[in-house]
Amino acid sequence: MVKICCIGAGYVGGPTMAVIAVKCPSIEVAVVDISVSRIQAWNNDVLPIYEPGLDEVVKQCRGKNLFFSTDVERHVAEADIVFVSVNTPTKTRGLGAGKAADLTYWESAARMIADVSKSDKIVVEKSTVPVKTAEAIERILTHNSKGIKYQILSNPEFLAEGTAIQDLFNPDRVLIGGRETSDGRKAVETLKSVYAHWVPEDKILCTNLWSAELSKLAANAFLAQRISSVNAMSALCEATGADVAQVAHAIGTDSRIGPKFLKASVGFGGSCFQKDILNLVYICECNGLAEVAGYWRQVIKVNDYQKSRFVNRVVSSMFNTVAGKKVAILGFAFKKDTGDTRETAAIDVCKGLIGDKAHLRIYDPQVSEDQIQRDLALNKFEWDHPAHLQPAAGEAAKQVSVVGDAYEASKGAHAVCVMTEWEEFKGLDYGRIYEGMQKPAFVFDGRNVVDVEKLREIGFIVYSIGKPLDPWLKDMPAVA
Ligand SMILES: NC(=O)C1=CN([C@@H]2O[C@H](COP(=O)(O)OP(=O)(O)OC[C@H]3O[C@@H](n4cnc5c(N)ncnc54)[C@H](O)[C@@H]3O)[C@@H](O)[C@H]2O)C=CC1
Ligand SMILES: O=C(O)[C@H]1O[C@H](OP(=O)(O)OP(=O)(O)OC[C@H]2O[C@@H](n3ccc(=O)[nH]c3=O)[C@H](O)[C@@H]2O)[C@H](O)[C@@H](O)[C@@H]1O
Repeated sequence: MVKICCIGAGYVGGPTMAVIAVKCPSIEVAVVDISVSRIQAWNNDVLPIYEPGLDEVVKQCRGKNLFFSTDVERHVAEADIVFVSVNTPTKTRGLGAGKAADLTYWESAARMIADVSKSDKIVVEKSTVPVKTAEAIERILTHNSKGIKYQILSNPEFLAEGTAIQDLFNPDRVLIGGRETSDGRKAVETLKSVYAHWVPEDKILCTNLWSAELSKLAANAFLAQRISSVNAMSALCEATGADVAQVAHAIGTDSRIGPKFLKASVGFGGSCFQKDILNLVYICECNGLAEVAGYWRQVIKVNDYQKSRFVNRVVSSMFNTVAGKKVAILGFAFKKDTGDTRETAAIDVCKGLIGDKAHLRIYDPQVSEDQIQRDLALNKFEWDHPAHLQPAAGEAAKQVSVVGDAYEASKGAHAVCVMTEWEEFKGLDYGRIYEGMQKPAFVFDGRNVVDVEKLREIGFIVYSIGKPLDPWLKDMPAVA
């Protein structure tokens, strides 16, 4: 029986390995992690991450050919194929701080593989890494090899959170990069045969190592660039009276542009877009490509601009101050259908409003109070380390309370800000919400989920990203 071990039981390692296990009953899959609490949760009824469809997949194969364990060394030693899906955060200190990828966790995983291995192995980069990482990993492994042969493959993951299971069941493509030697090609074929259990052959793309590594960074950069492009347009729409949804639809019907990923928002979040683009910027700079670096950096600058533009819009609309005012925050996750808050736009917006002394009442159907308080206390990039190695969160923000539903959040509030596009926010009884709020009552929709006309009829002053401005807001232009 082929044995697979995956180091890192996170958002990628857990779902990816569960799907391999369910699709390949003849393969034994062990997912290992240094975080005891995470492994305990994977072995329990309430999994450590919320992902639609994941529970069923895990239940089908856990204890049969899918195992979650903290016995990292034993499972690595026994495996034929070792996936590495550990954190690759942005460096916070030293050379390349604020841009370069921190490969501490990757390197320690590689050294451990070299220490415990007693048989030849295929080592698969599942984490998103800088181009040429495979070369560094190869050096660590071969310099400590004790005669054992390793083949390094790059097999980046393209799943999106909230749709991870459907993305894994039916991927647009699976990408495998390997050395162009006979051993390298053999290793690629071995990994290909795993995916071939359910992925059509023409969707399994094989490239050289560096193309695979770079394609992952490029894909995320292109996706994020589309959002910054439409968000840049949203600012121009507000200034001119155009409607960003209409503009996005009009350009998206051009088959060369396509309709997906053109939703204007308060800004993209998630653990990867910013980190991967910063990583790309750093690689460009290291290769003397300042113009290329500047081009991609602009994607992040526009994203930051979009978040601060939103905060400024809220404050300027409410007589240029939110000090002492109550603001309901609906949604904290970085997108719907996930409890993940890493780099969510809600963090920057909440910090901006707290900076102006607002009192926030936050509701998200999947994010706990503890998580929200931690997020608001941590410094930039600190969140992207294994949970038990993160700095203890500072004092909980006194101006923040976390509540159990949208009505409680908005009771007595001066304004409501929609930060995540949860379906339930579309169907709320806004008449009831209006009744319970201070007047004038404001709604600032960072996700274009509310029915602007209906809310204006109820009496709200409504701001919706990229939509023609409410007359009230026209008189109070926000300066970013
Ligand atoms: N979250 C996502 O949707 C996607 C993430 N990626 C990439 O996949 C990688 C992992 O991301 P996530 O799963 O989101 O991170 P995560 O933080 O959810 O999981 C990483 C896990 O690795 C564990 N870990 C770290 N060092 C370890 C070691 N030496 N031994 C054993 N376990 C160790 C941590 O405890 C943690 O549980 C990153 O490089 C990310 O850029 C790629 C595609 C999608
Ligand atoms: O490398 C990764 O981590 C993953 O990053 C993204 O997936 P994810 O971050 O989970 O979610 P997305 O659906 O891409 O959304 C990212 C952010 O962009 C925002 N977004 C997305 C689409 C859009 O049109 N507008 C928009 O503002 C979302 O609300 C969210 O905050 C990519 O879509 C995945 O292919 C990739 O594997």
